[in-house]
Amino acid sequence: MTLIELKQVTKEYPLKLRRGKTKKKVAVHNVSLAISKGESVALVGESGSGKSTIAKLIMRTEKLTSGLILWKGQNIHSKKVSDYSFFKNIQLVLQDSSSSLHPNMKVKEILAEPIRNFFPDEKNWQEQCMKLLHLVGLDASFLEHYSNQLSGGQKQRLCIAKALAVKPELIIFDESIASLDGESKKGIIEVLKMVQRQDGLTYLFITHDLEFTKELCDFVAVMYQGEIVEYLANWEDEQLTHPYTRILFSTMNAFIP
Ligand SMILES: Nc1ncnc2c1ncn2[C@@H]1O[C@H](COP(=O)(O)OP(=O)(O)OP(=O)(O)O)[C@@H](O)[C@H]1O
Repeated sequence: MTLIELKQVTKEYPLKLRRGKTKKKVAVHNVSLAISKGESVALVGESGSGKSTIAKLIMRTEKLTSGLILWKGQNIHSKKVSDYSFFKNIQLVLQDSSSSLHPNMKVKEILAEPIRNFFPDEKNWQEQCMKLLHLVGLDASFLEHYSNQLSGGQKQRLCIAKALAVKPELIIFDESIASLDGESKKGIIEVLKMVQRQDGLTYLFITHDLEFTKELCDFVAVMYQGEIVEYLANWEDEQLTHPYTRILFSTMNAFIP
């Protein structure tokens, strides 16, 4: 079943020039992409190629210039899709986790918030918080910590736990795994794989890190100058057709076993 589908999506930003003139910056051009339930898709590409803009368009923080984004066939930019059902279905984990965590909230309050919002009948929310923390490799003692007492990597894991707390169908990770250190990254990859097997979750990873992409993703979409120039369903480098993809994959040694 197709969960989310981008159909000929284009995003232009107006750029102000001198003397009141404006110019259009095309951040994303004519992008089509379909992700089915249970898949893991990576969106890779050089800086400025339009990856985060795709995430913003899916998360409705930016408006489309043209095209359509469908969630199970329904236009997600339509006013008919409430914020509640939208965020119940799709969660975003950003690279800069500290900006999305309230510094004066305790970890248990941060995790309880989505549980209370989306599962108001849940009586054992404290137990749920502990389970989520455990899942992302943090022990129960962290429940009483304030978020500003956590390290960058711990905050990142807390943000992943917060997204998992909602039990969404799709999680978008915008450079949020690549920034973890080696051991944390391995641990989180295992957790995400396990949750995906259990709950049939779907992931979209926006990343520069092809090594972990290889570990976790079924498909790789390569962006270059606002367009998807390559869509790979396996890791055979003979299949690479676009010159940029060949450079990207060779410099990152993605095919070294
Ligand atoms: N609000 C904006 N106004 C004007 N241009 C923008 C705006 N946001 C993004 N852009 C431009 O759109 C293009 C795509 O940006 P985007 O952030 O999507 O790239 P990216 O692939 O995610 O890059 P990175 O990997 O560095 O995060 C860039 O050229 C960027 O400068």
